[in-house]
Amino acid sequence: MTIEKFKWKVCGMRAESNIAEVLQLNPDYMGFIMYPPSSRFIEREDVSFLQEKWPSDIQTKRVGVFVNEKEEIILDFAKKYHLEVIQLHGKETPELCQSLKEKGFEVFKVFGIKDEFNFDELKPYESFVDYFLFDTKSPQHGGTGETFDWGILEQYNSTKPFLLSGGLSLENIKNIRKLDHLPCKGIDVNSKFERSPALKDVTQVASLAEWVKSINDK
Ligand SMILES: O=C(O)c1ccccc1N[C@@H]1O[C@H](COP(=O)(O)O)[C@@H](O)[C@H]1O
Repeated sequence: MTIEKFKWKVCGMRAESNIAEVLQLNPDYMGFIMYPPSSRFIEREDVSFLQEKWPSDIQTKRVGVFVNEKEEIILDFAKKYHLEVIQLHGKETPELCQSLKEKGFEVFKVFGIKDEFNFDELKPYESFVDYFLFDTKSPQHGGTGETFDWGILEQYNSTKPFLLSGGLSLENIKNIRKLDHLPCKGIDVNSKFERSPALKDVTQVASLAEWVKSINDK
């Protein structure tokens, strides 16, 4: 029997040297914001690392984060930047998830949670996503550093694994054990691990890598 590893994703990367340093820590996923209004939007001049210099011996998968983007644009970015995973952070349809899945991408569909959430909304997506990802609902769609009340996840009524995000920090992830009875299979970190938008604090990310290792070694 294979025991599934608890996964971790570092999102909102941009600078080449910072990407290289974080990659040394072997996150399962690294995310790049492909949503122009975000302060972490990946600029064209920053992406050569993603294109030609991505180390061939690294397991980390490249995730493109999109918000209400047209499929043709997603496919264009995916091709250009060698994305393996598409994270859909807006009001995307199950049909778009299906189409991307059929093209061979891993798909993360994000749902924002504020005070309440109707988990029945997830049903039409279940067959076409690899993970649901729960984030804090916001007009910016993500990257706010704000947490939501994880107690709402007690109403989760699916067996599909999910990832948790929204203001995760070295402090609050300690409480994640409270979700052990749910199929929470990993975390996605972003602004609480930053020195400035898109620039990750490598010392903090290294502490996170240690924490994930401790979970997986148990
Ligand atoms: O990071 C952004 O700027 C961003 C913009 C638009 C959609 C998603 C974005 N990031 C994602 O937001 C969550 C949570 O981030 P945080 O920890 O609260 O800062 C994370 O999944 C990022 O992938």
